[in-house]
Amino acid sequence: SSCVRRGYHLWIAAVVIFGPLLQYYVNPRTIFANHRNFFNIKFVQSAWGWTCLFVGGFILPVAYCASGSILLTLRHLSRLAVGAAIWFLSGQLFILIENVTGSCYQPVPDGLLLLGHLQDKSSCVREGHRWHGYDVSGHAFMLTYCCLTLSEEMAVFHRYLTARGAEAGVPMRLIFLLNTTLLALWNFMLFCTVIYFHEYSHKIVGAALGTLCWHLTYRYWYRSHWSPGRPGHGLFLKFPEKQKPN
Ligand SMILES: CCCCCCCCCCCCCCCC(=O)SCCNC(=O)CCNC(=O)[C@H](O)C(C)(C)COP(=O)(O)OP(=O)(O)OC[C@H]1O[C@@H](n2cnc3c(N)ncnc32)[C@H](O)[C@@H]1OP(=O)(O)O
Repeated sequence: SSCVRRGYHLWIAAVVIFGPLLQYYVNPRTIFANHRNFFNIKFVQSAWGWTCLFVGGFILPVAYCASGSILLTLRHLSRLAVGAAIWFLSGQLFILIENVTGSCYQPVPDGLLLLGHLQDKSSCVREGHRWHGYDVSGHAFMLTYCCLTLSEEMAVFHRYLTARGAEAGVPMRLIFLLNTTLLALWNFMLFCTVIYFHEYSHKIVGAALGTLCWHLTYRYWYRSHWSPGRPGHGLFLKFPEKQKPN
């Protein structure tokens, strides 16, 4: 599971870079090409909420059962609060980028009328006009960050089983299965995003920023002492990642 975790960002990059080529081979009239489809409305548009729920439901029992410490468990859960801040701040950044790079237009018979007095997307759209700016794909960003977060957090399960020295109970296996299912759904919805939506560069930039946020947290900040710590950190002291019990 650690080699999957280590290379998973390369898989995500390949999906986003080469996935759009699939648009020439798939049915363009599928329900998944419709932005009102059930999975987009009920899941992706609350993607971080669902990821928090499932990953939190995984971290809580693993961290508390392995350490018995409420504080250490909360410290591991605080990675979800960091992700919530990343979700919120990224949304604000993408709105800023779209406003700074855009202009407000009104279609007229012989072209487009530029409405210079409307300086941001919300006031432009509110008055019934069209805003054209650089619209970074929030879906590509969010789905990339959620996939990478799930892969990092779930990789701990292997060490949890080793430390336990026995099969996981039914509830734990169910929680792991739910997280695996959510990861599969996020992968599928990311494929739909890269095949059916957005301009190419908008998806690339969104996924690249999602990967950067994952790298800066899981591969950099979480390795430092003053941080929520990496998944599994301080939980399986009897079985450090290198050592395998005979
Ligand atoms: C030390 C002690 C500490 C203790 C510490 C304890 C901690 C204890 C735990 C804490 C835990 C924290 C708990 C926080 C809990 C929350 O954070 S709750 C927050 C929940 N909120 C969310 O999850 C929202 C996530 N979703 C979003 O932000 C947005 O929907 C998204 C995903 C970014 C997408 O936004 P968007 O503007 O639609 O994105 P965009 O990609 O530009 O889409 C453009 C169009 O393409 C369409 N499209 C793109 N891809 C697709 C697709 N695949 N299918 C269909 N349509 C698509 C879109 O639907 C959209 O069309 P319209 O709907 O606009 O017509």
